[in-house]
Amino acid sequence: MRIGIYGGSFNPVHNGHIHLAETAVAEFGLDRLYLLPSKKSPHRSSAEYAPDEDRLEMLRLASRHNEKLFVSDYEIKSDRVSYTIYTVEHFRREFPDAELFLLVGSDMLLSFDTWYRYEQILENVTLCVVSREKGDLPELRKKAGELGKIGKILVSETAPTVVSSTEVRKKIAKNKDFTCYLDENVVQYIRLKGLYSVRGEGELLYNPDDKKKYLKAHLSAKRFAHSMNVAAECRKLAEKYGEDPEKAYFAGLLHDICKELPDDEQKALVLESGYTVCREEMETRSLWHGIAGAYYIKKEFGVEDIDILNSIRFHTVGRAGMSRLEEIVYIGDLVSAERDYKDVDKMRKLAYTDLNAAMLEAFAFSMKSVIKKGGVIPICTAEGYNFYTRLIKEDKK
Ligand SMILES: Nc1ncnc2c1ncn2[C@@H]1O[C@H](COP(=O)(O)OP(=O)(O)O)[C@@H](O)[C@H]1O
Repeated sequence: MRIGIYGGSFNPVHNGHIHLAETAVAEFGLDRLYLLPSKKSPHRSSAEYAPDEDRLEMLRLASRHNEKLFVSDYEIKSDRVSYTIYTVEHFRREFPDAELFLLVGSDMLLSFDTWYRYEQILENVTLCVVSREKGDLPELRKKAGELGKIGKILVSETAPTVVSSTEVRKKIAKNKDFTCYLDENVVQYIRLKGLYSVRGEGELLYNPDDKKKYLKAHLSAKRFAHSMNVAAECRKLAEKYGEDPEKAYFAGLLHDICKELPDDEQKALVLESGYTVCREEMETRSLWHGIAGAYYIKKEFGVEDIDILNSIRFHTVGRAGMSRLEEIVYIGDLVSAERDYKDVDKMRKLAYTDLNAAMLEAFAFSMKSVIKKGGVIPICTAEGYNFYTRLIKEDKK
């Protein structure tokens, strides 16, 4: 049996990926080809990196026409770093008698000898390469010649399908047509789930105008002004840090939507939400509104974007590995225009110069004020503090 292995971020899967897969199946006579999306790092925002389950689902949709293509969640479910050699070893165990083929695009062949334990990979597989760019074949043949001394390399002569996931995401971000690069069901899936901050035909996915009316009618003047300021601050931070500004505006606007609800109503929403809530959050009534707010906008306004929901859910307590949008709402809430606590100017400056340092400072500030009041620290807050402490230490190395 001839088994192919094809890994990538598939963020999202596009026609170039499927072209490579189908070319390899046909040209190299594969019986099965496994497509394996790699794990999302917790620090990447979902505007730039779709969640693991969504990338898996898009791959299933895009490969459904070809019965030789299979989608594997092996790398996503594994608790180890996704090194290709581990995946190859896994397939070797699964199919001890099969001949294994590892598929890569041209860019990957050219950097292949920098991969972790690449020689061992070549002992176990035949490396199959398909061109990505017009005119890259001579370079590929040369590299294949060099690596051919260690292992077996096959280079397809098929013309490339020139497209990259980065280009697709850029088109989506600029609200330009991206549908020609993807399977039609993948396009539909992206729209349905609001992935990569996709918008409707020239429309904002989440329109803030009717939400402003709602907030004005339901919040005190002071809270409404704060919400508007946080929204504006989040938009600015998003522009600075490459997040979708309108999405950040929307999340910032709604972060305190439940803050002025009576305690019993907030608590009822928290209990109904199904979110995992720690004991410390349950014990502290000022922490209920974030959880209640996320659930409320999902239930009442149909907001499905998990990143928006999480940025509201965690805007007071924070957590480890926050997405960029979560960080923006967390910090935006602390440095909005009307804030006037002692070190606010220092915090504002930090927010726009070093987001990780601002996050650490904010966690420390929040924990100190809880301790001063004799409160308890939610576990996710302590984890958040530790996370940014380690992140900054590692950055300095
Ligand atoms: N248009 C394409 N044609 C051929 N191979 C491709 C193409 N796009 C990506 N690949 C290959 O697919 C694998 C996974 O790439 P991935 O990182 O998911 O995509 P992208 O480079 O588009 O972001 C890599 O080996 C890459 O070289």
